[in-house]
Amino acid sequence: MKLFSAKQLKEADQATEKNEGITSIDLMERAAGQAFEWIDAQLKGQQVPIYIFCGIGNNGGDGLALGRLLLNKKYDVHSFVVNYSENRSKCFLINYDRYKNTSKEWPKLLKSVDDFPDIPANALVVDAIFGIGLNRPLDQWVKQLVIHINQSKTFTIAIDVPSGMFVDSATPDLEAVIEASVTLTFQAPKLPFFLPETARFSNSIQVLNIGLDGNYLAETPTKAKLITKPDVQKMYQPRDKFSHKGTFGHALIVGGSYGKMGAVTLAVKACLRAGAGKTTTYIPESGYTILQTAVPEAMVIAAQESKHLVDFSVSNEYEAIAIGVGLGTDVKTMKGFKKFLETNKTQLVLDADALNLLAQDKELLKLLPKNCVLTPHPGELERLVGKWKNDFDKLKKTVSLSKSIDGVVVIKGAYTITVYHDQYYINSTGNPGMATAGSGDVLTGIITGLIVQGYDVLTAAVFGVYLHGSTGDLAAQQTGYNSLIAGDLIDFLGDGFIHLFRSDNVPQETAGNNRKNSN
Ligand SMILES: NC(=O)C1=CN([C@@H]2O[C@H](COP(=O)(O)OP(=O)(O)OC[C@H]3O[C@@H](n4cnc5c(N)ncnc54)[C@H](O)[C@@H]3O)[C@@H](O)[C@H]2O)[C@@H](O)CC1
Ligand SMILES: Nc1ncnc2c1ncn2[C@@H]1O[C@H](COP(=O)(O)OP(=O)(O)O)[C@@H](O)[C@H]1O
Ligand SMILES: [K+]
Repeated sequence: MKLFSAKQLKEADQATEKNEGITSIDLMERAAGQAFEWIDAQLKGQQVPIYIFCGIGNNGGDGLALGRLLLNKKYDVHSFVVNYSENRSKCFLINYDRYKNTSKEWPKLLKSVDDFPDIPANALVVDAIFGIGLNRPLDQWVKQLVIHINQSKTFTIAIDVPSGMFVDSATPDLEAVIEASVTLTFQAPKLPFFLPETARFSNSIQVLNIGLDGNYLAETPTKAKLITKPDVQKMYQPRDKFSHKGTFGHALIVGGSYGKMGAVTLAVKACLRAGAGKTTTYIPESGYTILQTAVPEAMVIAAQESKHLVDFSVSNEYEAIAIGVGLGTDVKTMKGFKKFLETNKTQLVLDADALNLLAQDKELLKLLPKNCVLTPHPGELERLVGKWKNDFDKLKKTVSLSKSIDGVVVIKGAYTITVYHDQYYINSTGNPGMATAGSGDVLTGIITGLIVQGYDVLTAAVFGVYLHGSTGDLAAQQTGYNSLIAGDLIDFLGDGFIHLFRSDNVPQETAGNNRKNSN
């Protein structure tokens, strides 16, 4: 699903108006109508005081139109105009008049802190102060209103975007953003709904389809995409009846050190379960018995060194090499790693200590072959690209890294983002149960297993991240979040594949994670 910028959404509005021969007021009525239907379906006529805070732009216009529709259905509506400017939009003014013609109780004008209403504890608050047009920090008193609404702790529905959140750049003041219980967003979710600093404000997201111009939406490329089931179904490569193990490639997992052989065990099992034809591990000698016992399906090459890998001379018979899990950062390991990169021509997936070694000597990045995959968690990413000012700056720095190595960078975490050059692929699956040691090793194995089967590296990363998360969601149904361990992700990976083509949704443990769309 494409995540459009504010500018693109405005262009989509215009294309819709032009091609359907309608005006922006008609489109606003459509948007408000969708929001009304959603709210009405939840309330089913239940009488709670509904407090609607409207700005003076088109988001405020939506709020007034919604208020009118709720009044017509005999709801108990109290509307407020947050009068931060006299520069009211045309559609706001039309809806202001329509509202006044509907109700004897006109919207109350708010101009300062003194005007703020007390919000009853049982109220439903609708936030229609700012939408995608917000482009500068809020006035002090408007910020105080946002804080007042947040402190009321009432159930709050944000229209399009929680007010105070910027859509295409970093939100400058994280104290001046509405903490929505639900965000009714028009046509497509917005990028900051998925970024660590701002995701908590939009909370549960409902995408309302307001029928923006189909051609514009289909033909306009976006920087960011939310990866959902229909996207990955297209990526899956079915197996030929006469295929054999040679068809699905040979992966090498390089890593492990004394006390950390488990990381290689997890990665190689995941690689096999992802469908690699053959797997070999290259580990320090002390891991030989461990690996042969724990994963009989894998071949093992034991290095001479007992505790740490020092010599990385491996043959070139593999379709991909994953390197780094459990590797350690011993000085001798660093020397061997550098020598390996100087001669290696095989496709690489670099994780964990391989990333830490790259961060210790950034010159090594120049030795990486084109199209490698780096899978840092935020700590590893920071060591590679330096501190970032905010989430948008982090993405910018990651884009630079991806371009400089001409490869893929997977920023792991909730809503893992796979970055390839200027493109962001945001994952929609996964849960906090996956915040457990070893789950990253499993991801490395999955991505490597997909690459050796013939998936291109970007597809392997995006598809692998989705599968890893959806498998985690399936596993959590049995284990709950607390008890999920990395090995469960391997055990459930088969279900992850099977569920790709099932229509049933995987329920999540908490509503906060339950992001749906109605497209
Ligand atoms: N045809 C359309 O244009 C549609 C617009 N829709 C609604 O329109 C919204 C966008 O409306 P607008 O572009 O009018 O913008 P907003 O209503 O989000 O913001 C109002 C205006 O305030 C000004 N502004 C920005 N930051 C400010 C600040 N900190 N203090 C004071 N003023 C500030 C801007 O000039 C902006 O145009 C969408 O989010 C959506 O809710 C929907 O009704 C769908 C159709
Ligand atoms: N809250 C969360 N929601 C979704 N996925 C998560 C969450 N926490 C962790 N994960 C996933 O679990 C994996 C953790 O990787 P990593 O931190 O490298 O663990 P390890 O090094 O122990 O293997 C990543 O793929 C990450 O996206
Ligand atoms: K809003």
